[in-house]
Amino acid sequence: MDYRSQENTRTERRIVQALDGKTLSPPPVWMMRQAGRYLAEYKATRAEAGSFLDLCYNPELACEVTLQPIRRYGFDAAILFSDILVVPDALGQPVRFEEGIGPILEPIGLDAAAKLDPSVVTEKLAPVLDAVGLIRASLPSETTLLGFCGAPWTVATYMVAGRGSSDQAPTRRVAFSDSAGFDRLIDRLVEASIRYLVAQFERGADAVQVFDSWAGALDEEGFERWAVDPMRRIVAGVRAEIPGARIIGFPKGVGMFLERYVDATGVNAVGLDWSVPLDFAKRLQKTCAVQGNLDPMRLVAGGEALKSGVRRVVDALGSGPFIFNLGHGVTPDTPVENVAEMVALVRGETV
Ligand SMILES: Cc1c2[nH]c(c1CCC(=O)O)Cc1[nH]c(c(CCC(=O)O)c1C)Cc1[nH]c(c(CCC(=O)O)c1C)Cc1[nH]c(c(C)c1CCC(=O)O)C2
Repeated sequence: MDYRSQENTRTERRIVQALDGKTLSPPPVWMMRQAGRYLAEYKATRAEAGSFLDLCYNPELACEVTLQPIRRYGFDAAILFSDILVVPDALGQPVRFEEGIGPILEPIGLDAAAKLDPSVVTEKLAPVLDAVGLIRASLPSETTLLGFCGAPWTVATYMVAGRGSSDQAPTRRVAFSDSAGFDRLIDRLVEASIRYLVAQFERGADAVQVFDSWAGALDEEGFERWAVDPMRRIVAGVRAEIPGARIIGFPKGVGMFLERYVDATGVNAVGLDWSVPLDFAKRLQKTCAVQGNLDPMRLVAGGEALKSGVRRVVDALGSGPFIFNLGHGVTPDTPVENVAEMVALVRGETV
């Protein structure tokens, strides 16, 4: 296939069109964490792989679990199966995932963080990049392939605290006690993210999403310094290598700061959590596409809560550039039939 015909196939992908600012009816749809424990076939492959990281670093099995939700539901996008914490793992801060707890790392100090070498990530993450190539080769041509990484602030919260936290107090304390030292950690993660995302584009990703799941823990100044500015540098750095690279930002829980985020970073689309009022979301559509924002618990509950929730989001946002998604990841207790119903409702099909 020559470059031009490949370009034509790509631009037909519906999520790519939405990222380019087009209004589509019905809107394209995918779900964060769409490959995961709510699917029996995921649990089977996961058991075969061994640990969660063994699955992430096995290109064939990572490809298999990426495709599982596409086979079942025909989502408009597949998202690479991996985790945001493979980056610290690659940088030399080993990560393990403990059942019922989540990720565990040996907390890193800011002196050690300043010595991290971001140039090792693409080599260390070769199996993940191999998975990107395998997935692209196996996907239907109309399906968009999304790569991703964690935003520097969110990845730093796990590196500094050594595990998840609900308010990020340990990392906020460190960031405000030694802001210059914390900047150096963020700088290393900006560089690692640029290299890693560029490599994902080179292996066939159509677009990438940057997850800033804990951005809502920052105050206005902190948000500007450790969320907005790093993201602006990532967008510019990736586009310097991949001109026109399409990028989705997902700063969760930041409310009114979303406006500043989209203006300053130049993202093609912004992900919205379910707390974002839809009238406010419509205003953002003047600057970029929006993605979201059904409460995942409406999907768990099903019935009228699901129907009215989908209708409300599609009615409000469907008249501008829009990608239907949840406001955060799908949870393991989600009934599979509710996901089928959600997709049908978004597509205006009767169930
Ligand atoms: C903060 C964060 C992490 N990982 C991620 C984020 C940002 C998005 C968000 O806020 O949810 C991102 C992520 N994690 C995973 C993906 C795969 C792609 C997808 O389907 O969206 C993506 C995009 C797989 C995963 N990542 C994880 C699982 C579950 C592990 C398992 O199968 O045992 C999956 C499918 C583990 C994980 N990984 C992480 C935590 C806190 C946990 C434990 C919590 C949990 O178990 O759900 C870190």
